[in-house]
Amino acid sequence: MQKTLALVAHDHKKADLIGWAKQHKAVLARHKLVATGTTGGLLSDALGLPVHKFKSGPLGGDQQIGALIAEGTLDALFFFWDPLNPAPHDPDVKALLRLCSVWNLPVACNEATADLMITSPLFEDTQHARKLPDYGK
Ligand SMILES: O=C(CO)COP(=O)(O)O
Repeated sequence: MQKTLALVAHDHKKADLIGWAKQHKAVLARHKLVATGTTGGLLSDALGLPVHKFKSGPLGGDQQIGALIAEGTLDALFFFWDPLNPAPHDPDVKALLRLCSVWNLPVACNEATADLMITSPLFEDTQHARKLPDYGK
């Protein structure tokens, strides 16, 4: 079953994400890819795959991806965020990561975790559905 996957990287992490995505292109190619603006442009160039581009992170792209999570239309997030440099939109970054926990969404924040997540037998197991929290609404 095709999933919708979001890929996002801060500037100092973009090269890592592109390298990682090239390594896992065969899996990524089976799914719908979305990304924040600059990351998405780099990814589609590097992979030769269609990537839906939202706004750049500082202009609201993280929030657009957060909206997908709240609406229940995102299946996983690969977010190589930068722990060493301040971002002007840090509240948006925190909000995006918070929603991953609110909605029990698989999120990989570094390459080691991204490797484990995308190679997990559960990743493309059609019998496996993540547990969706019930907030009674
Ligand atoms: O800032 C980002 C995520 O917080 C990423 O945005 P860009 O992909 O547009 O650089």
